[in-house]
Amino acid sequence: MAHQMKTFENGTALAASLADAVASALSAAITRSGEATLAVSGGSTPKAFFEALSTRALDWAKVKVTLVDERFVPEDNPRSNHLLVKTHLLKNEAAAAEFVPLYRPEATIEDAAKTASGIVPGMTRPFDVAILGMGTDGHTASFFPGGDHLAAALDLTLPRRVMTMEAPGAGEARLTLSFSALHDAGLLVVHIEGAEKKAVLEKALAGTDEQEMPIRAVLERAQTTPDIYWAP
Ligand SMILES: O=C1O[C@H](COP(=O)(O)O)[C@@H](O)[C@H](O)[C@H]1O
Repeated sequence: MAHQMKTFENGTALAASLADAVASALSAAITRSGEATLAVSGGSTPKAFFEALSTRALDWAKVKVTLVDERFVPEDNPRSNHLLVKTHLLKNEAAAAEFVPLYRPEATIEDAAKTASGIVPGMTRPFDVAILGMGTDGHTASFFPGGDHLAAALDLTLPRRVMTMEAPGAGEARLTLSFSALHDAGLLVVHIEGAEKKAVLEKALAGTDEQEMPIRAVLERAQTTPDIYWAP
C-alpha cells in the first residue's frame, strides 16, 4: 500500500503545514493553467486547517472550491458542510475564492446530484487538490460501509460525478463525489487526527475489504499516492 505518512506534534502544526502544502499546490496550478480547483471535506477535523488556509496569500479569485461530500440539507443547517467551509475557510485571503456547493434546492436528492454533476469543478479534469477525512467506521467522503451506492461510488470505470448515498451510519442522505472524481487529484490528502483514528487507519492498512472500510479504496487504488496527515 503506497502512501506518505506525515506526523505532527499537534493539530496546530499539522494545520499550518497542510495549509502551506495546499496553498503551494494551488499556486502552482494557477501558474500552469490560470486556475485551480480544490475539494475539501467536512466534519469536525478540518476547522483549524481551514482557518490557516484562509490566511495564505495566493490568487484566490482563480480558485474554485467545492466539497468532497455534503448532507442533503440547505446551507443554513448547522450540519451543512457548506456552512462549515463558509465559516472557517471562505474569509480573509480566501474570501475571493468561488465556492460551488454540492447541495442544490431540488425536489429530490437525485435531481440535486444530477445538477451538481454539471456544475461543480473536478468533473472534466482532475482536481488540483482533494482533502479527504475519515470516520471511525472507515468511511471517507460519503463512502459509508453499507451505503446503498457504495459499489458504484468506488468503481473507477464509472464517470466522474456527484452521487447520492444513504447508509445506516450517515444520518441524513448524502451527496458525494465519486471515487473516480477524487483518486487522481494532483495532491491527494487524507487528514486525520487523534489516537482513535490512527488505530482505525492501522486497521484499514492491515486489510483489503473495501465494503467493510471504504477508506481502503483510497489507500489501495488511488492513482495519486495519498499523503496522510496525522496529529495526536
Ligand atoms: O461525515 C463526515 O465525516 C467525515 C469525518 O468527519 P470528522 O468529524 O470525523 O472529522 C468527513 O470527512 C466527511 O466529509 C463528513 O461528511
